[in-house]
Amino acid sequence: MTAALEIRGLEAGYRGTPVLRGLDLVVPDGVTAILGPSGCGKTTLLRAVAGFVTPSAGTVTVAGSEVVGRRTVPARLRGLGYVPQDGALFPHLSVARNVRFGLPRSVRDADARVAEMLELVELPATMATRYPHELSGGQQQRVALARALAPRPRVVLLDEPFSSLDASLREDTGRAVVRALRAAGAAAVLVTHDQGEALSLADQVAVMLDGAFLQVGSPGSVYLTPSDPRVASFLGHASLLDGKVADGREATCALGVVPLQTTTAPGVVRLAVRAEQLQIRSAGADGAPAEVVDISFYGHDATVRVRLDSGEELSARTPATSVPTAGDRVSVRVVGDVVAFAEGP
Ligand SMILES: Nc1ncnc2c1ncn2[C@@H]1O[C@H](COP(=O)(O)OP(=O)(O)OP(=O)(O)O)[C@@H](O)[C@H]1O
Repeated sequence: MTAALEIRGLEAGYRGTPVLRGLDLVVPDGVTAILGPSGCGKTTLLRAVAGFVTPSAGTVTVAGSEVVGRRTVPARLRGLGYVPQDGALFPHLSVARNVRFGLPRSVRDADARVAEMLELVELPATMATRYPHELSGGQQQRVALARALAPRPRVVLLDEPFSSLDASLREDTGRAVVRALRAAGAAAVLVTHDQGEALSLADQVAVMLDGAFLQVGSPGSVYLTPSDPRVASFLGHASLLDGKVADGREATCALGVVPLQTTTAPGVVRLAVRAEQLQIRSAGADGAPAEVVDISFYGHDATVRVRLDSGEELSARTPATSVPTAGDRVSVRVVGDVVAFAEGP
């Protein structure tokens, strides 16, 4: 089947400074999240695909038609929808006229299309006559999506569309946006630096660092089987520890002997231990002795940073009801298998 969007060997930069370093990505139907830290090149990628940045090499194909490569198709003819960070609605136009704005003149029943799009993004029809300043942030983002979907694009590009919304609104709006995309049959590329957003909303996650993809896969696979220590520490807030493998299924490290997720060649390794895999227990209990460095309390749980007697620091997630105090002596134990990365020779 033809992919909704295919990117091959894409390179782009600004005034001779490279940003995108030969990216390959196949976007099937559904939502693909581009997840990476600030400045890694996510927006540049979206802008290069959309046609607002000119790539220096590579190809971009939308639903089987090349839009970057032997020839460059103008942005408006690429069959893409674009939802910028702040929605960028026209403040002097009503909701209906904002949505209608993206429609070609050839569309006969524009009013019906506007009504259909508002329904799709789960906004009441009565909002059609309102102006952007009369809407909440979440409603504005839905209007921006309705505007992007109105011409029935094959792919919608969303650049951190929920970043200005508060936490509860972000989750609701994110789900509503994904429902609308699925109902419209549009594939989506969602740029975000929020791993929770990427993992919960996307079908495929592409982890980006320094203008390159480190791993592309399902949310479960990038989280549970990271291909690289940097993916593990960025995605799972995993702590990295030095270790040594003797028999292939176990490693020895400052936490003692830990079981490995996959058989690993004997030698020196980096071990990635996710925060939820570490149990903090009273001093003297089974586990490695450590001291609590600091605590971040989130209400539903807390992240406790501890320093092992080896000097290595780890982050553990603990239930909100059993949070230790900074300076406490504790015991740290690993639950479940640990991912090992072979160290270079
Ligand atoms: N117009 C520009 N001119 C020159 N350099 C730019 C321009 N836009 C972005 N850059 C640089 O390109 C790099 C990638 O920026 P980009 O905005 O693509 O990153 P990002 O991953 O989207 O970051 P964020 O999550 O903070 O939005 C950064 O080093 C940035 O400073």
